[in-house]
Amino acid sequence: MTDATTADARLRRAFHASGPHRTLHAKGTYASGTFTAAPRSAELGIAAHLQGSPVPVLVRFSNGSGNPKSPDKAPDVRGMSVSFRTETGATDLLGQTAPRFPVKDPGKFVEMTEAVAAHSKPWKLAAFLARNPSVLGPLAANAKAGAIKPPKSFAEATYYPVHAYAWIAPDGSRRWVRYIWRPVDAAAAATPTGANWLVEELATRLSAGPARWDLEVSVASESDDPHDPTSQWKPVETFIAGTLSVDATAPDPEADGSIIVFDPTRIIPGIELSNDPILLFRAAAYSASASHRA
Ligand code: HEM
Repeated sequence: MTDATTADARLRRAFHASGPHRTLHAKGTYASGTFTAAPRSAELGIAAHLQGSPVPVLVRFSNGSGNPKSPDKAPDVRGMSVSFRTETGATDLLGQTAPRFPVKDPGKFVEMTEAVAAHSKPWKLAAFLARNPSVLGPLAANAKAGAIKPPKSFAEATYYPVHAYAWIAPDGSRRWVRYIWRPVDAAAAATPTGANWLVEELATRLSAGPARWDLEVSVASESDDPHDPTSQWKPVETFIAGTLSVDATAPDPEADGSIIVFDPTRIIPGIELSNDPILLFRAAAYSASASHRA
C-alpha cells in the first residue's frame, strides 16, 4: 500500500513531469453533449441521470500517459471521462480502453506504471511481471482487445469504467453494476497524421455530427465480487442503459484557472460506492494531481 502524495510523486517522476498538468492522462480535450437513459434504467435505478430526460454532460478524452506532449501514435490507453450534470449534482464515470484492470492494490498500480513508463529500461517491466504473475492474464486480455493500440479516432474506441457501483431501485432494492461504453455507428476515420491527430480528428468529426456511445450495464450475480476491480463476473442481466451523444468540442474549462477533476467516487443519491481499494484510493490520488494545477 502507498499514500496518495507518494504515489503522485512517483508517477510524476516516472514521466519526468514538472508542469501544471494532470499526473496521468495529461494530454486531453473537452467536449459537451447529453446522456439519455433507456427505460430499463429507471426500473432499476432512482439516480437522476437514469430517469430518461437528456442530462447535460462534460466529457474529456485523453491519452493515458503522464507526458502532456505524448504523440498520439504512441501505444497507450485512451480515456473518456464523463461528468453527468444532473439536477441533484454531478456524478462522474471515467473509462479507459483496457477491459481488465490488472491489480487490486494501488501501490502495485504505481509500480506497474513505473515499469511500463521506463521504455529505455525494458527489464523493469520484465522484472515486474516476474514478481507479479497474476497480472499476465489481464494484460494479455487487454492486448487482445487492442487496449493500447493507437486508435484512428477517440470516437471508435470502447471505454471500460472498471469499478462496480450499486444502483438503488425505486423499491429500495440494491444491485451491483459494471459499465462499458460501446461506440455506436462511428464513421471510419481518415489515416492519422501528426502528433495531435486524435484531438484534430475529433473536432472535424463533431463539426459534421455527434459521436455516440451506448452505455452497457451488467448486473452482478450473487457470486460476483463488486469490491475487487480484477474480478470477472457472470452477470444475471446485461442491457443498454442509455446513449451518450457527444455533440461539440468544448473550450478548455481550466483555461481561466479553474480546476476540473473527474472523480470516480463523485456520486449522487441512488448510486453507492463499493469497498474496492483502487476506487477509494483514486479520490485522494486525483486531488494530489490537481494540486499541481492550483
Ligand atoms: C490506483 C489506481 C489509479 C491511480 C493512482 C490513478 C491515477 C490517476 C491520476 C493521478 C489522474 C489525473 C487526475 C487529475 O489530475 O484530475 C488520472 C486520470 C485518469 N484516470 Fe486514473 N488512476 C488509477 C486508476 C484508474 C482506473 C481503474 C481507470 C479506469 C477506468 C482510470 C482512468 C483514468 C482516466 C480516464 C483519467 C483522466 C481523467 C480526466 O480526463 O480528467 N484510472 N488517474
